[in-house]
Amino acid sequence: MVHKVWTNDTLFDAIAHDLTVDGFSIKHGALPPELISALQSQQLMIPESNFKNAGIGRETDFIQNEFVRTDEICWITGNTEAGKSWLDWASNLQNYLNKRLYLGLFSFESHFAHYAPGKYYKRHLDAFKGETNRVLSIVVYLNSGWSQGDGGELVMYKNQHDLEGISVAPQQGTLVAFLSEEFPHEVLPTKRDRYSIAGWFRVNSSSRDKVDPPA
Ligand SMILES: O=C(O)CCC(=O)C(=O)O
Ligand SMILES: [Fe+2]
Repeated sequence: MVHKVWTNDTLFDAIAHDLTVDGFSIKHGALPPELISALQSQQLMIPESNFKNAGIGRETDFIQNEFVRTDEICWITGNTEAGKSWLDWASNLQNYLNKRLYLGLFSFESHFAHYAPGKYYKRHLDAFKGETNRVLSIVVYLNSGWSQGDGGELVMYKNQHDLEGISVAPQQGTLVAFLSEEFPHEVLPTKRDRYSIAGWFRVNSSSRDKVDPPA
């Protein structure tokens, strides 16, 4: 696919614009190619045993629910060059959006995800109003040559009543960003191995007796 060549500035500007107008943004060829290759190699080097069955909710109310999601995840901590470059990239996006849109994004958490053939993630919201401090979700894809028929599309619904949605192929370099509380979405069953990174920007909702997010 031929698409626009982005610089961080033109990309971040376009994402900020889309978030203001629509609350979500889909951008092809968004990640710099060298960052994609670094992340792809990193992903392939992670031993299978480091991937954990993904759960729903945060540490304290973590439940594994095979009915809802069957992918496997590995948190990105920044202890590798690729991980660090990714976190730097996300931090630049965070700073840009805070300046432009006053979102007050305070921290970022993200993980690699692997969906083996047959795996999926049913329709869900990444955050429930008032219950979490996840504000903005981003997903980037690491799969080259994804074609129609491979399945594994992300379907983004415009609101809770939307049943049609917009399908996004998990093609390498594509980025999707959306307000975590507003957009239900799902991952359709994939027919081939599907690699991605999902991340969440959070606001600080610490009170005196609770530090949240944890340091
Ligand atoms: O991989 C995707 O396309 C979306 C993943 C997702 O919705 C999530 O991890 O919350
Ligand atoms: Fe999600």
